[in-house]
Amino acid sequence: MVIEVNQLSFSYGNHAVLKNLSFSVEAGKLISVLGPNGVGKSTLFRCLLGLNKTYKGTIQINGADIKTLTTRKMAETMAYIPQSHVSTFNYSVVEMVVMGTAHRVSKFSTPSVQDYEKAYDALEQMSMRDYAQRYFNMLSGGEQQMVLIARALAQQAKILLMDEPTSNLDFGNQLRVMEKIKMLAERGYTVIQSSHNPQQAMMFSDEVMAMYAGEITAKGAPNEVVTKRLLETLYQTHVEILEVKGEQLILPLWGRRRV
Ligand SMILES: Nc1ncnc2c1ncn2[C@@H]1O[C@H](COP(=O)(O)OP(=O)(O)OP(=O)(O)O)[C@@H](O)[C@H]1O
Repeated sequence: MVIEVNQLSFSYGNHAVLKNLSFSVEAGKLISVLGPNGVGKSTLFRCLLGLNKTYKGTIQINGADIKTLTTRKMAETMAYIPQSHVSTFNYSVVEMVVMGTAHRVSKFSTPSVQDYEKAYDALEQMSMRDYAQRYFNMLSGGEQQMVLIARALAQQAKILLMDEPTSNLDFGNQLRVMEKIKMLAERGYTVIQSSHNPQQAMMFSDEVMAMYAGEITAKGAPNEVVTKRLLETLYQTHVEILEVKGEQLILPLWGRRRV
């Protein structure tokens, strides 16, 4: 197992958010974490990244307790991809991506030729090589998301934590970005993404982990976890799940369609 979480609890003051979570993640899998707003997905990610330090329980990455790992070792192991990023300076795409290698660059040196090679290679993997000299701030949301993933790849960590990677994207870009993310898992990256899109989670993930009321209510194969009952509990809305062309499709019911 790449990640082993045991009895993880975390509170903000006396607000208990994560309650005794235990789960493990295998290498090369794409896991989607589903759960309503405010359930604690980002809080869990912050614990995994070692940013929320006052948790109870243990988090092990590749067999090592993360509390024993240096910041540099953490950066070599795990990369975080935010939902979106506003760059204060007008960086080019390749400059943005080379920043992913920063933990390897000493304080007083500039990125090396090898760092740029890693950045170009990461852009290539995301089919964004041709955008290298463009300004990051002038790209569309979908293009920016591809660049942010490339930056994480340049970091050369094998575990990728993604915070709702498709939330700001149009329908087509959502699918294109998810296809790329799935490809990364097939190439051996371990990807954990939070998602508010159960349909997408069902279609692309190897596993789905559902959080509700601070706990893990289900974890496993998408078709087994994403049930009518689970969706109605998580999102307090009525749905039907239909089978079309061998795929499970979630049909939300509202108004007159709710019987
Ligand atoms: N820094 C903080 N201080 C106090 N409470 C916080 C802090 N950050 C988050 N919370 C609270 O912790 C709970 C979990 O928040 P979190 O952001 O982890 O949820 P989430 O599942 O990621 O939500 P969303 O799906 O809306 O992004 C919420 O009730 C939130 O208000």
